[in-house]
Amino acid sequence: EKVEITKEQQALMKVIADAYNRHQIPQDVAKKLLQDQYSAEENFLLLTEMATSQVQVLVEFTKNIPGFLSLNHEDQIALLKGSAVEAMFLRSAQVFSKKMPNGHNEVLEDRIRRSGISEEFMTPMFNFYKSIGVLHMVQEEQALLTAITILTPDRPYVKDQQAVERLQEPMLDLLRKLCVLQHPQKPQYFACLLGRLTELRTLNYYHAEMLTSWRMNDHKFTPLLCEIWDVE
Ligand SMILES: CC(C)c1onc(-c2c(Cl)cccc2Cl)c1COc1ccc(-c2ccc3[nH]c(C(=O)O)cc3c2)cc1
Repeated sequence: EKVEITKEQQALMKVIADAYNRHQIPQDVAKKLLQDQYSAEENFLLLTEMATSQVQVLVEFTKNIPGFLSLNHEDQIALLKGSAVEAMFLRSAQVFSKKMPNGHNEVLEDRIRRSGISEEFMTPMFNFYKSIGVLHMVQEEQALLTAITILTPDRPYVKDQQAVERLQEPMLDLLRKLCVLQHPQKPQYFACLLGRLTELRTLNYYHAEMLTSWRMNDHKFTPLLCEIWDVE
């Protein structure tokens, strides 16, 4: 049947896409990826700075999601803590697959590979990056998918799951329509995107292990990361 995006869905899309484009990590922080120190220690510190900057950006983006600030305050925190790693995988995946200035293509991959992460976590992580890259998502899809990830009702400690579902559902409906309109030749595209969200959840477990092994090697995180990841 003919898929139509309603006026209010267009308004929702604009709010989410503008917030996503407005809140990016500062270019001077992003450019640090291109500087040439490559020791494991320096890479870890740089990735820590990127993650801290990314969390700040994520909080600002989340505050722009219609209805988020009217949720119960503890639930707002539970949603941010529960989705931070997944949202950062989604965001860093956009950079991962983006063609960087020549000679810098695998810069993020190289730094992640040389930052004290053990081999067993590299495979699932880079498989995810590749599986996102091949989708060639447009900005609006990336923005909606990030908002949908943040508005996942069954995160730990969320009390009013229905209230979160009521915010997530319109986003899912809008993304479904967008996929049909943007990728008419790929009827399974929407299902594919939702499949990535499932793959993202498994990465949470690998990430928790990564944090533990970093801490065992006495790596330090910033106060913001300690708060969002409940470490130290
Ligand atoms: C604390 C650090 C070591 C860390 O722990 N886990 C992860 C970690 C890891 Cl590796 C993988 C996935 C998720 C996490 Cl959360 C990280 C590093 O996290 C990030 C690394 C890079 C970026 C990032 C995001 C957006 C960007 N834009 C640009 C740009 O050039 O515009 C560069 C860039 C980098 C975000 C998080």
